[in-house]
Amino acid sequence: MTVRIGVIGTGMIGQEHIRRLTHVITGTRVTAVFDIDTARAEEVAASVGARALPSGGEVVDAADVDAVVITSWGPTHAEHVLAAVAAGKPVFCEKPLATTAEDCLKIIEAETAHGTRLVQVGFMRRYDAGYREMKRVIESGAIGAPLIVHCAHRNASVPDSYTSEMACQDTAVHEIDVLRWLLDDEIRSVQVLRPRRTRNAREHLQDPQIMLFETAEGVRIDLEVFVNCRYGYDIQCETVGEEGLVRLPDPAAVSVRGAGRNSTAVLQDWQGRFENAFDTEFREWAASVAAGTEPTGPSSWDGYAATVITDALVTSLHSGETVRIDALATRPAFYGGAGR
Ligand SMILES: NC(=O)c1ccc[n+]([C@@H]2O[C@H](COP(=O)([O-])OP(=O)(O)OC[C@H]3O[C@@H](n4cnc5c(N)ncnc54)[C@H](O)[C@@H]3O)[C@@H](O)[C@H]2O)c1
Ligand SMILES: O[C@H]1[C@H](O)[C@@H](O)[C@H](O)[C@@H](O)[C@H]1O
Repeated sequence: MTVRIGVIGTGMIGQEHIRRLTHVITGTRVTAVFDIDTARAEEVAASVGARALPSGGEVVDAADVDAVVITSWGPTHAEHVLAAVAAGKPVFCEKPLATTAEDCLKIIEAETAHGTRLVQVGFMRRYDAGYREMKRVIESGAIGAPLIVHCAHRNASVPDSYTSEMACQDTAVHEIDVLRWLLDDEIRSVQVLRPRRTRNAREHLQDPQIMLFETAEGVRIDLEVFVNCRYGYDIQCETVGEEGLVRLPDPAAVSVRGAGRNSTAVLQDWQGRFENAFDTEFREWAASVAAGTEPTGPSSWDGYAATVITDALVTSLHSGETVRIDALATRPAFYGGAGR
């Protein structure tokens, strides 16, 4: 069966996913798109033989759309996700699920009332081979109980429009999701520290930032977010356990000897670093849609948890204080165990 997909939002990552669904994943086809930028939507639609429709609602309701992908701006996600849930269609929504915890809760309520899971959120790190192996090692018991996790999330540079809050909402959000999943544990408190600022950041931007987390099981996590590190795109994660540690591998790269040096290149952007993860994410999601089964990836609850935790980080960024998180204490049975 070919899964026919409608895409809402044909900007940068929307076009990436449309390319992926057209040329990389087998058994999927994009049949309809919508973007408030009509010219862009028409151009993208024409390139894959799809129709550009006049609204998101018409994409959701189209007879030749089996499932919906949402890649518009974050504040517009909730409206489109709620429309897809109301139509009973599976929906893949890029992060964030919604920009307010209140809107995330509305989605949870609508999905729960529907009775089966329809929503998957685009936290692609859960599909990265390195993180998957790390989770397997932790679950095997080979390093004993996890005690401490050290992480770094570095971008070479960011646009001038990037704000200090985005370090929490746009950047650290990936670690928040992947750590909840890796540890099968919930974050209970956060604190943001402000180290000396790099001279390479714009005046308005606190860069780097150090974020500290404590989980319900007492695991302590430190995360360095440094988005003007200059040298490349660098994702590090090391989990220290009672009997050993497990570290995320660097992406495979050849070593080059020449001019008196032995060197390996550092990737420059997230597209290259997580390309395989995005492919696997869509392959598994499309397979669940084709089989008519619930998606197994990040759920609406995970989207809600990420928003609650990034809100707490932003509060701490401004106050410097530790912020407790109590809203995640009672996870609905509908969404299974923590980090699943
Ligand atoms: N998983 C990841 O690592 C990752 C990476 C990049 C972006 N994202 C997420 O993907 C989303 C899109 O990001 P982007 O970089 O492609 O942005 P973008 O600005 O390039 O594209 C967004 C598109 O949405 C369109 N749009 C805005 N409002 C709309 C509406 N109401 N209905 C339909 N279309 C609308 C805009 O015209 C634009 O074409 C964001 O939520 C972002 O956080 C996720
Ligand atoms: O939107 C991007 C993207 O999510 C990247 O994975 C992250 O490294 C960047 O910091 C963020 O701005």
